[in-house]
Amino acid sequence: MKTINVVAAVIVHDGKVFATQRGYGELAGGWEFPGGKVEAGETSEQALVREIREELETTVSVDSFVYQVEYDYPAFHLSMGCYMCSIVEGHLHLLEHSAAKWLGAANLRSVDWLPADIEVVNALEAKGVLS
Ligand SMILES: Nc1nc2c([nH]c(=O)n2[C@H]2C[C@H](O)[C@@H](COP(=O)(O)OP(=O)(O)OP(=O)(O)O)O2)c(=O)[nH]1
Repeated sequence: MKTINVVAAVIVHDGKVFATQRGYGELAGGWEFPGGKVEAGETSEQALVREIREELETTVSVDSFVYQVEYDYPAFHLSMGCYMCSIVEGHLHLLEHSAAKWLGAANLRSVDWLPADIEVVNALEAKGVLS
């Protein structure tokens, strides 16, 4: 099966994490952590900074690794590195997503997360980074 390498940003502010809803494609409507595919020659960090600029017109710093997802979708294997990120500049302007929410511990599971993201949500809960 084909593997796609993706990076995703876990942006936490005041105990809440920034979640976005996919606006296009096969998984449209599902909620995710913003990010995208790593391109040839890029490090994970470079890919993440580029993707967040492209999707949200915002510059982030990549602070630490949180979780590695290995998930089999019917058509491909997803290998997704998730990193804690902080906003350096910008206002998370939605250029590609259809909606966004800041989710805390109480409503973390109130959105329809993409199937691969459930384990990231579990890891965030276990780490106790949300309030
Ligand atoms: N960004 C992101 N993608 C995720 C998450 N969970 C998950 O299953 N995915 C899947 C959806 C897509 O199949 C893939 C990400 O690819 P993408 O389409 O966003 O990548 P890209 O921005 O480079 O897009 P494109 O140019 O190929 O359209 O990973 C997540 O939390 N964040």
